[in-house]
Amino acid sequence: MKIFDTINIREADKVTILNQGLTSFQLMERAANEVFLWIKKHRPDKETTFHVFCGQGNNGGDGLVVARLLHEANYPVWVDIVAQAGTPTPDFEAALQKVKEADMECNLNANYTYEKDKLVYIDALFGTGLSRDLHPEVVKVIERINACDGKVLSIDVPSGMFMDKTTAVAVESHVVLTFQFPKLAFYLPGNSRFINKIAILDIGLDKDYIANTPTSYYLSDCPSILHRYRPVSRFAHKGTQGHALIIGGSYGKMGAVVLAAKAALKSGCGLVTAYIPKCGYDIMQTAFPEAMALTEGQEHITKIGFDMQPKAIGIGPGIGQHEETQQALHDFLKLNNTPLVVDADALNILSYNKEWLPLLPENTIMTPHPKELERLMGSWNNDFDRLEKMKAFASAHNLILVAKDAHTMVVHGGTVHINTSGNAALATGGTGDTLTGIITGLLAQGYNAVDAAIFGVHLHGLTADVAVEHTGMQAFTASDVVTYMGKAYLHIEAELHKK
Ligand SMILES: NC(=O)C1=CN([C@@H]2O[C@H](COP(=O)(O)OP(=O)(O)OC[C@H]3O[C@@H](n4cnc5c(N)ncnc54)[C@H](OP(=O)(O)O)[C@@H]3O)[C@@H](O)[C@H]2O)[C@@H](O)CC1
Ligand SMILES: [K+]
Repeated sequence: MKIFDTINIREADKVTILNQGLTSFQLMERAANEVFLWIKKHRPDKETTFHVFCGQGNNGGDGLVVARLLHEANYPVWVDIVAQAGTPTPDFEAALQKVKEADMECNLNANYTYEKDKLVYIDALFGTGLSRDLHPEVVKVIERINACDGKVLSIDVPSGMFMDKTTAVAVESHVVLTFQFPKLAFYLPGNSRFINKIAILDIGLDKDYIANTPTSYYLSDCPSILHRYRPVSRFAHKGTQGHALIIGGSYGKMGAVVLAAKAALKSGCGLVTAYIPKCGYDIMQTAFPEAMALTEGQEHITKIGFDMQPKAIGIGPGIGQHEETQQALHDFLKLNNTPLVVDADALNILSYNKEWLPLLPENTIMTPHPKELERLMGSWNNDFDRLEKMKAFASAHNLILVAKDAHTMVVHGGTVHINTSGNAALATGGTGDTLTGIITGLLAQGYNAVDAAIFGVHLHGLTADVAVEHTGMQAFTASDVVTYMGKAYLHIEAELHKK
């Protein structure tokens, strides 16, 4: 799914108004009606009290239309228009006129009573038009909303959130009901406290404009990753499903390579070989009898050489940073042309030896967590700067960066794919190793590198989504990624058959 910036969203509005013969106020009413329908579906009882906070731009106009529709549907509604939140736009004025005609009063400044759990704040102060810091009076209103004990629904964006720069104060929203497109700012780590759930409402913007307008940002949700999925052929056998090689492990860190190897096999590849130091031989053969094991070095890897031809290689889990291992990595990179995934200490070794980066085959996939990312490409000033730096780094080295975070981002060339699957249960040791295994396993099956990264990240997150119902958040471990891979695939199959 495409993510558009504010300029493209405005353009989509204009094209829609022109092509569908609408007025801009009709489009506002259409958008607000979608919000109303969402609310009616989720709050069908008429005992909920809605307190709507409106600015005076078009976001405030949306708020007024929603307030009127709720009032007409016999919900108790209170409306506050905040004078310091924008200058009245014509569509805001039109919405206000209709509110008055419906005999609704605004800014009553009165106390209302409501039952526990029956208060919903609707946040319509600012939308995508916020362009400068908030007036202190608006900050006060936002603080009041954030301190309330009701649920908060934000129309289009949590008010106060900038679309293109760092946000200091904004509404902490329970659900953002956003129009047509997900917004980039929603998925940035620094904005996580303002966002809980996001519902994307289709307001019928021009389909051709959306399809034909390029963007650098995409959301990888379940429907949009399906075209990257390659179901297993009826004629598959272990020879056709690909052979993955996982290189890693050192004394005390064998679990990482066991997890990666298991995840690679569970991702669907036919064969997995683990290349490990001798101290890990018994561990690997016992913990994971399905894998073949090649050993070298006693407690860490000192040389990397093999006379097999894997379809893909994952290197790094548990490998450590011993000097001999560093040299082994360098010598291996000089000779290797096989599609590659680089993770963990192999990434750290590369960070200390950036002159080795040109040795990586084109479209090598790197899977850094935030600290590893910083070591690789240097620090960043804010989330937007981080995005630019990631795009520049991936382009400069012809790499695919999988920047792990709550919303993992897959960056290649100037394009960023933001993942939506997964949850906080994944914040536990070893899950990164399983991601390396999954992506390597997909590469071995013949997925191209971009698909392997995007689909692999999604599948990895999905294991946690399907598992937590059974494991709970706290008890989920990296082994559960492996255990629930089958359920995650079944979920994807079910989505595929829905189409
Ligand atoms: N296709 C869609 O998605 C549709 C979108 N729609 C809705 O339109 C919303 C965008 O509306 P919008 O452009 O009027 O901007 P909004 O966010 O209401 O801000 C209001 C104005 O305030 C001003 N201003 C800026 N910063 C300020 C500040 N700190 N303190 C004070 N004032 C400040 C600034 O005007 P300025 O003063 O700069 O001229 C700004 O324009 C969008 O989020 C969605 O809800 C639907 O109606 C239809 C379909
Ligand atoms: K808003």
